[in-house]
Order: sequence, then structure tokens, then C-alpha cells
Amino acid sequence: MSYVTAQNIFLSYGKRPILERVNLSVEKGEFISIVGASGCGKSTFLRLLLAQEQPTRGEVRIDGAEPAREPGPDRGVVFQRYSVFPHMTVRENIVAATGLSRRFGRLFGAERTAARAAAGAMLERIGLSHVADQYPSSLSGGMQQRLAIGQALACKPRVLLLDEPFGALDPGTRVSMHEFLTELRAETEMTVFMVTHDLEEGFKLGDRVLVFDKPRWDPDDPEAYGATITYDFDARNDGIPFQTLEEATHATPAS
Ligand SMILES: Nc1ncnc2c1ncn2[C@@H]1O[C@H](COP(=O)(O)OP(=O)(O)OP(=O)(O)O)[C@@H](O)[C@H]1O
Repeated sequence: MSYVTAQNIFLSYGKRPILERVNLSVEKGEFISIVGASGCGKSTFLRLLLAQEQPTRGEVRIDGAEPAREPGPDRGVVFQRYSVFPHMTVRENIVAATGLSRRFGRLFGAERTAARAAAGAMLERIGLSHVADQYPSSLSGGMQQRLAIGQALACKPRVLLLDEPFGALDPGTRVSMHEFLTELRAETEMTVFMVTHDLEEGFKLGDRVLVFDKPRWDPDDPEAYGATITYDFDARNDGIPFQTLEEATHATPAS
């Protein structure tokens, strides 16, 4: 059974359609890159997975159930702009992320000690142990984004949602973040959805690259129709579209 499914999703803001007829099946552990024109609904689709938005029609399922409306340890999220707490040290940021998974958001005694130990291991993993007691403002952009990813991973999410996570980073830092994410993914077997404006990044990191676009377009009313998934590329095979693969599979071998 597919791990994440979207079935015939329609979503409108007021009368304005944003998404229409979105259908998707994702296996556990797959890395899905999402590309598409600005404003076509990519982030909205991630918000559906977070249950921050509800579809006007259709349904989303994660592991067979509707995604919970409360933020929980099952889904981690990282945005382009650093979403770390500026008034907490690097270590406190990670501990707080663990605490957020608890009912009252605060940890005491043995639990707090365990959370600190887990935070230490995470800081080691994301290469920020040496700055554990510094505040985020003293870190570079790449370090802050590693912290944001560490926070998202602190609860061991089953699904990681990344919304242009590397968009604000310089090219060198981006490449090292790609390596970092690839390693993490191999270790954790998370299912990942990543919105990116960088096609190369999408194909490099993703197992599949989904293109969101409007199949119907009215030049007199550009907002009349919503976007859907117009392409679903297999990025593990040099980006050959699924339909081409199917043709190849069914082709008669040349004699
Ligand atoms: N809460 C909202 N109420 C009304 N309209 C919204 C709301 N959120 C987003 N929109 C509109 O929905 C459309 C899709 O927005 P969304 O952020 O999902 O696009 P996107 O593909 O992620 O864009 P970008 O690539 O520029 O980040 C946009 O036109 C946006 O203005």
C-alpha cells in the first residue's frame, strides 16, 4: 500500500481554484521533488500534507489516515527562511524541538537530561557541536539551515517537508547541504517532499520530480483554473519520464 496518497484533490481559496484533480501515490522512503511556476500551489500542497489546509474536495492520507491537524512528531518541516528560535542557543533549539513533541511542550528531570543527550547526538550529526552554546545570529546561513533541519529531525519524523530549504544559500553551501541531506536520508528512510525552484537540485536529490502546472489556461482570466501534476519524472533513471519508460518496457526488441 502507498504511504502517502492524494486522491482527486481540489483546493480553492474563496472562488479561486488553486489545485485541481491532484492524484499522487508515494511509497515509504521515497524522495519527491516538486517544481513548478511561482504561485502554482506547491507550498499549498505541502500545507495539505501538514493539514494546515483542508482540500475543498478529495482526500489526503498518510499511512492510511488523515494527516493530524496538530503539529506532531510524525511530520517535520523546514522552510527557506530559517525557522529557528533566535533567543535560544543552538543546543536549546534542538532540545525545544524535542520538547514540542510532548503534550506540554516542556521537559523536566530525567526527560530533560535524556533530551539534552539526544540533542548532543543530533548536534554531532549536523556538525554544530562546536557552536552548541552560541545563538543562531552568530551562525552562517548554511549552519542555521542545518540547525533548522536538525530541529525538524529531532522528533524523528516519518515525513519530512522541505519548502525551498536551500533557496537562500550560496552555491557552495548548497552542495554541502545536498550531501548532508542525502546522508541523513540514507540513515533514516524518511519519506521526503521538497519544493524547489532548482530543477537540477530536484533531479539530483529526488527519486521522482513532480511538475505542478495549469493544464487549462484562459488568457482572459489566468486565475480561472488550478494547477495539477502534469509530469511525474523518474529521477533515478536520468529523469526519463515514466511514460517513456513504459514505452520502452513494451517495445518489441529489434531483431
Ligand atoms: N491563505 C491564502 N489565501 C488566499 N490565497 C492564498 C493563500 N495562500 C496562498 N494563496 C495563493 O495561492 C496561490 C498558490 O500559492 P503557493 O504559495 O502554494 O504557491 P507556490 O507554487 O508555492 O509559489 P512560490 O513558488 O512562489 O513559492 C498563490 O497565488 C497565492 O497567492
